[in-house]
Amino acid sequence: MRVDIVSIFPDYFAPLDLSLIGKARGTGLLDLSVHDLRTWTSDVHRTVDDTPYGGGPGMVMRPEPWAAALDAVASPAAQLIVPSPAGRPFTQADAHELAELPHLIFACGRYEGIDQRVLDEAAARMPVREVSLGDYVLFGGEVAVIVIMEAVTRLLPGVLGNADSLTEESHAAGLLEAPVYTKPASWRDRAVPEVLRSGDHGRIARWRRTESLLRTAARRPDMFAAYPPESLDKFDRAA
Ligand SMILES: Nc1ncccc1[N+](=O)[O-]
Repeated sequence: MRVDIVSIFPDYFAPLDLSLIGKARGTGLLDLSVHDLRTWTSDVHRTVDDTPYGGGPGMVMRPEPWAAALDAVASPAAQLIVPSPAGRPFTQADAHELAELPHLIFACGRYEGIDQRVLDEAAARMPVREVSLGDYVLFGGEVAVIVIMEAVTRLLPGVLGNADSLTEESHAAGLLEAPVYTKPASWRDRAVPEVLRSGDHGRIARWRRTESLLRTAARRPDMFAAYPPESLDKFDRAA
């Protein structure tokens, strides 16, 4: 997978040199390039923003540098991802979709955002997705891109040593993950649930599913409501 990130703060992406993403870059699973938007400015002050038409606070990112940057990094297979508080909620399903794509371009907006014409013009030649990570406002898109890059890269074949962990995790099956335990069996007078030490894999699987359902019902009624009803007939605490 090829990824191009365009930002006025390219140094924000140093974390993408670390850990499993850094390893994916080293092994060629991920071809990641980070670009400074100011590369595509032409004035001596390397200006990327200006005052908003219609007035209002803050500054808006000018179209010309963005258009030149997108022209420079685009490819016929590219899709443009723009993190924004005004975007559609980003979900695990989106992460799976993006992980299948050959080329992602991330545009990191700052200030009050990017001139809308940049997204409209880009949409005439490639798919454009404005995505939101949550109902809060960050300084810009950079941190959101790091989050999305983690969510997507870990799904790439060969990045996670144990691909099995992708099936059990929260949101994989539309439920939250069951609680996890490790040694010691008793710690500060708190014992690990006996079923998990029973060796009875059927009971363990049922216990985990029940805990997932209970946890989802308690913490994410929205997810629980969307969970296929036919799956609930197995809802049984007879673990
Ligand atoms: N919430 C956000 N705030 C600023 C930029 C991007 C954002 N997001 O969620 O992708």
